[in-house]
Amino acid sequence: MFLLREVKYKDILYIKNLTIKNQLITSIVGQSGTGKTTLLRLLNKLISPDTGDIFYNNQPLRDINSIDLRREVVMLPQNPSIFRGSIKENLLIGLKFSEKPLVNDDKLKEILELVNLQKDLNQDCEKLSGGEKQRVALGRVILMEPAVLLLDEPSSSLDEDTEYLIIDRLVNYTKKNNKTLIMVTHSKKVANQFSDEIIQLRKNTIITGEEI
Ligand SMILES: Nc1ncnc2c1ncn2[C@@H]1O[C@H](COP(=O)(O)OP(=O)(O)OP(=O)(O)O)[C@@H](O)[C@H]1O
Repeated sequence: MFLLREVKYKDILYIKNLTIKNQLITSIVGQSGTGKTTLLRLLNKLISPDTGDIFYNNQPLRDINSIDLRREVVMLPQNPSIFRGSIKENLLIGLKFSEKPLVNDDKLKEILELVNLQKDLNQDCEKLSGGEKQRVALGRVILMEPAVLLLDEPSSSLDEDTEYLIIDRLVNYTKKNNKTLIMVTHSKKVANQFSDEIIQLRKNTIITGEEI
């Protein structure tokens, strides 16, 4: 799916050789500042490497139109934007921006259930807690049904029980729908329990393996 060869980005990341496989759950772990977010941004073509190549399904990213790529590969940033308006509007906005067909309320309620948010679709987002907003934003990207989900600390504002519940549902959703999930997590426990592959970043080096 993704192949990185001799990728260098400033003095932040140097990746000699890395493969991220299709339809698996891959976690990216490492201390603060080791370049986890930078790696996601490279995969989403929000930034480009100074040297080296990144391939997506055997095609160099530099030859893929950014908009086309982001229809298939959707990134949820660490602090996603929540817009003024209802939960429903905030869920639908990703589909609107990417010019995909909108969905009915039943589908939206299904998504709220998936992210474990027991709220009315018409509720105003401004009054939601940080963790609730994070789940609305997660619902928004799942609704877009991308082939690849890039999630930057999707459960950082959640308590441990909710974190496990959400990640478990996300993993099931990913497997059931033959998607690929690549997520940054601060939790080695989450990474070990839920991932098929773990990418451990360290300053200036990269190690891949299944156990940390
Ligand atoms: N565009 C940029 N220009 C220069 N330095 C940058 C840029 N983007 C990030 N950095 C720096 O690169 C390093 C890696 O940042 P990054 O956000 O990728 O780390 P991270 O592993 O995701 O950290 P955290 O766990 O704290 O979120 C940091 O030292 C950051 O300050």
